[in-house]
Amino acid sequence: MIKVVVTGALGRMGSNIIKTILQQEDMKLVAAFEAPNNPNIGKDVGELLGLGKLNIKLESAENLDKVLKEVKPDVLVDFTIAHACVENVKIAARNKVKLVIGTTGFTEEQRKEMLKSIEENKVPAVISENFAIGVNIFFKILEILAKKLGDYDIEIIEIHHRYKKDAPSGTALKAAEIIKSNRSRESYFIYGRKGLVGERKKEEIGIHAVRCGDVVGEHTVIFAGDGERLEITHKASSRQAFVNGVILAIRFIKDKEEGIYDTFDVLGLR
Ligand SMILES: NC(=O)C1=CN([C@@H]2O[C@H](COP(=O)(O)OP(=O)(O)OC[C@H]3O[C@@H](n4cnc5c(N)ncnc54)[C@H](O)[C@@H]3O)[C@@H](O)[C@H]2O)C=CC1
Ligand SMILES: O=C(O)C1=N[C@H](C(=O)O)C[C@H](O)C1
Repeated sequence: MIKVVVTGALGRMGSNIIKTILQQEDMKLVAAFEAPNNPNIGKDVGELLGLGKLNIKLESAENLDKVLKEVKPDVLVDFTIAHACVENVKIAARNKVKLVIGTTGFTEEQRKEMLKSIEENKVPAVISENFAIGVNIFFKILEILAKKLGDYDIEIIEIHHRYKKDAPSGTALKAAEIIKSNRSRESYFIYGRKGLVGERKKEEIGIHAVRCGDVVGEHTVIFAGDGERLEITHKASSRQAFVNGVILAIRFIKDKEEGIYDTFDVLGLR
């Protein structure tokens, strides 16, 4: 039985991850954490999620270290917010808990700090901007398109729900990095355009973030040449697409001793 804890338990992702963990025969939820100021701390997690009593009370992230020592989980899954994720990861890594990290929006400093604690404590971690299987295939296709159409004008457009806090999305940034490293010409990123920006440069990769309604997540990359345009789009219509990848990542990481992995490793796409 894989003992799992979830940080960000009442969030859009965390709540769905918990529901799905509870349906797995080989997994057991042993604790769930929320931000210290959450008014539901101390209440039963099952009742909070409309699942009936689970006898697991929602813990404050302030008690993460203490509770991890008590429940000794195999894996911690974090879908919170960048600054909170870094702190949660540092505590989990010190406690030798394996990690599945889906949070996005890290600054360079935050990412470095998080990776340092994972490496110093020699714990294994899956870190991915997008756990959906389709998005990872989309990334693989981008590797090919960037090689074949590297001379075309490339623009990335992402659309997400009105509650998303970080922009551009982690997925859009990852797509941009994949294109940049597979394109034969030098590239740099332009975030939106405004004012008298002049003619488009061949080196530009445009990145545009749209926030509206309840869109779960949509990413389009445009490759435009003279007389033609190729567009590739991934649309997530349910968060279950991400959650399914998270479940695979939990099973993948439980057998690893150390190292940093992503969803290409989990899905065998490397
Ligand atoms: N990698 C992937 O496949 C995906 C990544 N995400 C990312 O996951 C993150 C969360 O997304 P959502 O669930 O939509 O956000 P959300 O805002 O619904 O959930 C985040 C939860 O974390 C809680 N939280 C804040 N600080 C905390 C702390 N110190 N300890 C424990 N919990 C804490 C919040 O109270 C909130 O309930 C975002 O960064 C988002 O971009 C979202 C969907 C898929
Ligand atoms: O916040 C979200 O909702 C999502 N965030 C991830 C990202 O930033 O790429 C993945 C997905 O698109 C949903």
